[in-house]
Amino acid sequence: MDQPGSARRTSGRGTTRSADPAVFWQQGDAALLARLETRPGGLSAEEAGARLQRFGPNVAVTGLKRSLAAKIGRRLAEPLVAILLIAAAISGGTGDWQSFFIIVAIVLMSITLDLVQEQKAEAAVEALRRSVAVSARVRRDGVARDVPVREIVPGDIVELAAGKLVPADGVVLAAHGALANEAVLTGEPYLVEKHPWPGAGTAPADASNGLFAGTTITGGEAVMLVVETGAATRFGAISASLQAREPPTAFERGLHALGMLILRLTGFLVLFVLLTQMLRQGLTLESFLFAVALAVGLTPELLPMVTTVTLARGAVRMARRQVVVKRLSAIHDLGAMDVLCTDKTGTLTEARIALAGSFGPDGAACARVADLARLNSAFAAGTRSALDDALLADGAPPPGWRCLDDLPFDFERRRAAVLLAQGDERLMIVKGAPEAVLALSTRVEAPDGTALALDDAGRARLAALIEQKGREGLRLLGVAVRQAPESRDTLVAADEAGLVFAGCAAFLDPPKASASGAVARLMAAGVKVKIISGDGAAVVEHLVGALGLPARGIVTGDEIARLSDTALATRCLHADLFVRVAPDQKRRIVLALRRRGHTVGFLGDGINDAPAIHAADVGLSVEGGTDVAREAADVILLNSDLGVLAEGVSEGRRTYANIMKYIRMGTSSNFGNMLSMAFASLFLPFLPLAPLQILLNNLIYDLSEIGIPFDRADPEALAAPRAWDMGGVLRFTLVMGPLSSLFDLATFGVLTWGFAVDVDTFRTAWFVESIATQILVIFLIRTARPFWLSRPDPILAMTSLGALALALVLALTPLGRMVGFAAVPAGVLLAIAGLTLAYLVAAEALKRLAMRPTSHARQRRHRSAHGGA
Ligand SMILES: Nc1ncnc2c1ncn2[C@@H]1O[C@H](COP(=O)(O)OP(=O)(O)OP(=O)(O)O)[C@@H](O)[C@H]1O
Ligand SMILES: [Mg+2]
Repeated sequence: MDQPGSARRTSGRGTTRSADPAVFWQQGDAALLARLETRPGGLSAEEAGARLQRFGPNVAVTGLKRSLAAKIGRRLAEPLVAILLIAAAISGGTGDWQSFFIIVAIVLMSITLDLVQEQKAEAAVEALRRSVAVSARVRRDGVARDVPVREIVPGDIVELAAGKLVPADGVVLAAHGALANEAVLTGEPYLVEKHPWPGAGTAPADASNGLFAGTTITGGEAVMLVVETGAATRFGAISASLQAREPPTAFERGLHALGMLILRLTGFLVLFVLLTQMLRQGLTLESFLFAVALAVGLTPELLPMVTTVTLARGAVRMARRQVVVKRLSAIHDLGAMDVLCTDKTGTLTEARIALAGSFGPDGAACARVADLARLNSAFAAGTRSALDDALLADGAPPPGWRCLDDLPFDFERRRAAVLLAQGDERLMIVKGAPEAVLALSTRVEAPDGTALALDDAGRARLAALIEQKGREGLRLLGVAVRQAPESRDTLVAADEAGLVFAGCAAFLDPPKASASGAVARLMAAGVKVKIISGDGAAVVEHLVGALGLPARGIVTGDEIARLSDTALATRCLHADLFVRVAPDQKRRIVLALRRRGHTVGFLGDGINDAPAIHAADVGLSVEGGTDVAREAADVILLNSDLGVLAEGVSEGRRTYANIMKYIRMGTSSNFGNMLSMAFASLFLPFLPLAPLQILLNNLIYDLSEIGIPFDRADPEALAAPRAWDMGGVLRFTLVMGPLSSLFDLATFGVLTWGFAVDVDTFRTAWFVESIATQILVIFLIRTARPFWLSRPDPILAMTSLGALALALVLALTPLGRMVGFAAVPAGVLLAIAGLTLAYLVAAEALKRLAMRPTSHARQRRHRSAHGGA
C-alpha cells in the first residue's frame, strides 16, 4: 500500500543538514540523546522554537510552492503568450503603438487575472487544509501536548499510539506492543514490530528501533526521539523526487484532452489562414497579426482560471457546509461518485456506545463478565476503542489487579488479551469479537465459576445465542479467561487458546435518526450506499432494518478471503452489506468496485478504514477520526453526518456544471465565430476584422465570462452523478458550432450584398454581431431548461451584460475611431439586431438536442439510479 495521503500534505521550505556518518538508528539512544542535546522529558518550548528557526518546518516537499517570479515566468513562456509578445514587439517595431498597448494589456490582464485567482484559490484551500491538519503528541517542557506536525524539530520526544502517523524520522525510546505499517517506504504490507535499541536480538541492518516519517502506527504505543525532520527524512527524499504530483483525475484528463484538441485545431487554422493570405496577396504584417489574433481568440485561455476558481469557490462553499476539501479535484470526484461505501459506527449510528449489560454462556445476566471485560479494557495497551470507554464509563474494574503483559487489539485478530496478577494468582483475560473468542475456547464457565467442557452442541447453542442478541441490535464482545501458573509473567500469541468462555458484554449504539433521510437523499441523487463494517452480520442487519435502508445482499469477510479479485467484483454488484471485514478487505472491495467502472467514495474514521479511504476515488473521513484516516482522506466532514455529504455531492456537481458552461461557450459560440472569420478571410477582399479588433473582441469576451464560476445550477443538473463526457462535448460543438457559423455567414451576406458597406463599417457591424451573439448565448446554454425558467446569478448577469455594454460603447461611439471603427447606419444596426435575435431563437430551439447526454453517460446514470450498482 503506498500512501500519497501523506505525500499530499506538503509544500514549504525544507532543511539541509549534513548526513550522519552511520545510520542514526544504530547509534544507541544515549549517544543520540546527547548528540541532539535533549532528554526523555523533551525540549523546552524556547529551544524547540529556536530549532524550528534553524531547521525549518517539518514538511517533506520544498519545491511545490513556486515563487511569484517563477509563476509569472512560467506563464510568459507559454507558447501563446510568447506569440503575443512577439506580435507586440513587431507592432511596436513598426510603429503601431495602439496594437502594441492592447496586446500588452491582454497579456497583463490574463496573467494577472490568472495569478490573482490562483493565489486566492491556493490560499483558501491551504487554510482549509491546515484547519484539518494532523498534530502529534510532543513532550515540551516536560509535559505532553499536541503540536502541529510541521512544528516538530530534531530532539523532540513524541508519544505515539495506534492510529497516529509517525511525524518524522527517529528511534523508539520505549514501546509497548508497537506495530508499524511501513508499506509506504518498503512496499511490504506486513506490520513491523518496533522495539527500543538494541532490539530483541535483531540484526543491526534491521531498523527495528527506527521510525520513519510517513509510516503509521497501527497498534500499541511508543515513545519516539525525533532525529530528522522535513526533507531530510527518508520519506522527504522520496516525495521530493516525485514532487508529490497527484495523478490526474478522469475529469482533469478529459479537460487536458479537450485543450490539446483545440490547440491542434488552432494551429491548423492559423497555418491555413497564413497560407491562403500568402497566396492571395503575399504575407503582410497585418495578415500575420490577423492569424495571431485568431489563435488568441480560439484559445480557451481562461479555462485553467475558471477551473481553479470554480473549484476553490466550491471548496469554500463546502467548508460553510462543514465539508473540508483537502484535494481540490476531489470535488469533481464527489460529483461523479456513484457508489459510497461507509462504515457503520458514527455515520449510521450515533456513536454513543453504552454498556447494556452482560450475560453468561446460558444467556442469563452475569455481572462477572462485565468486570472481566473492564479489567481487560483498563490494562490493554494501544488506543482504547469506544467499546472500552463504554465499559469503563459504566463502572470501575475490580481493584487489586496489576498487569504483567498484554497482546494489544488489532483488526485482524479482533481481540485483545491481558495477563493480570493478584497475589500469586495469574489470570489471562481475552475479549473481542464473540465468534473469534468462542473459537479459541474449549470450555465454558458455569454460574458457580467452574469450567465445563464445551461440546459441539454447546458451541452451536452459544453461536445461536450470540446471533440472537445481535439481531436485537446489541453489539457484543466475547470474554474468555484462562488461569496461568505463578511463574508466568509474559504473554505470547500461542497463549490465546484453550480458553474458558465466560460470556459476552452487550452494547447499544442507537441508530442515527438522520441517517435514513440522508441515505435516501444520496440514493435519490444516484449514489448507491454500501455498508462495510467490522461488526457481525446480525448487528448490521438489525441496524439496516431499524433505519429502513433498502439494502440487499450480504457478504462476510470469510467469503471475501476466499474470492479472487474478479469474483469479488462480481459479488460486489449484488451486495450492499459487508460484515466482519478486515482492513485490507475493505480496500479490496473499493478496488473491485472501481475496476467495474464506478466512481467510489469511502467514508470511515478508523485505522482499519485508512487503506480503503486511500484506495477510493474520494476518500472521506470525519473530524473526530483517527489521524491515519484523516490523513488518507481527500475530504473531511466536520460533522459526521451523511446529510452533509449529500450537499457536498451537489456542490461537486455544481462545479462540474459551471465548468461545462464555460467549455460549451468556448467550444461552440466562440469557436464558431473565430472559425467563420477565418473562412470569411478567404472570400472577402479584406480581413473581416483588423487584428487589433479581434484582440479587443477576445478581451471583452473573456471579461464577460468571469462570472461563470459564481453561477447557480438547475436542480436537475445536480440530480445524477456527473463524470467527464467527451462525446457530449463534441456533440454540443457539432450542433452549436455550425449554427453560429450559419448566422455569421448570413451577416457577411447581408453586409456585403444587402448594404454594400465599406470596410470599416463592415468590421464595426461584424464586431457588434459577433460579440452580441457570443455573449448573449450564455444565458441560453447555461441551462437545459427554457432559458426564462432558470435565473442566472446576478454576478454572471452583471459581468456578461457589462461586457456587452462595453463592447457597444466602444463600437458605436466616437471612442471606436481609435481602433478603426466607423459609424454604423441605423438600418445596418437594425439588421444586425434582427440576426442576433434570430440566432438566439434558433440556439434556444436546438440546445436541447445538443445538451442531451450521450448514450454512454445515460447508461451510466441509469445504472446508478436503478439498482445493479
Ligand atoms: N477494544 C476492543 N477490544 C476487543 N475487541 C474489539 C475492540 N474494539 C473492537 N473490537 C472487535 O473488533 C471488531 C471490529 O471493530 P470495529 O467494529 O471498530 O470495526 P469497524 O469496521 O470500524 O466497524 P464499524 O462499521 O462499526 O465502524 C468489533 O466488532 C469487535 O468485535
Ligand atoms: Mg469504525
